[in-house]
Amino acid sequence: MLFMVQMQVNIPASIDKDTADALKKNEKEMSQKLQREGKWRDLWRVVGQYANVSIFNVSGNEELHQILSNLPLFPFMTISVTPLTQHPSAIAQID
Ligand SMILES: O=C(O)C[C@H]1C=CC(=O)O1
Repeated sequence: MLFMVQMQVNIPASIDKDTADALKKNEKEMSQKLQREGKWRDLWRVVGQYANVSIFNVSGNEELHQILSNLPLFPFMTISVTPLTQHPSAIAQID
């Protein structure tokens, strides 16, 4: 199943820089592992915001929740999830 996931990152100023840098490094590693596995299919920066729009290709709600809730930045993100299905006029093959 495909999901559009929007993540807004809000790391509080009270988190020290080294901790924030470690969280971002771990988040990057995990997101790149999931991208290589094909589960995190697209990752786009929202221009002008510490936010992204992503497309996940996972088995369903439970797997997506498991992935998102284990992200290192999860405690500091506001996340919205939109399930997707293929548009009847789309010519691209869904994967
Ligand atoms: O920077 C972000 O948008 C948050 C998060 C998503 C992937 C990643 O490496 O960090």
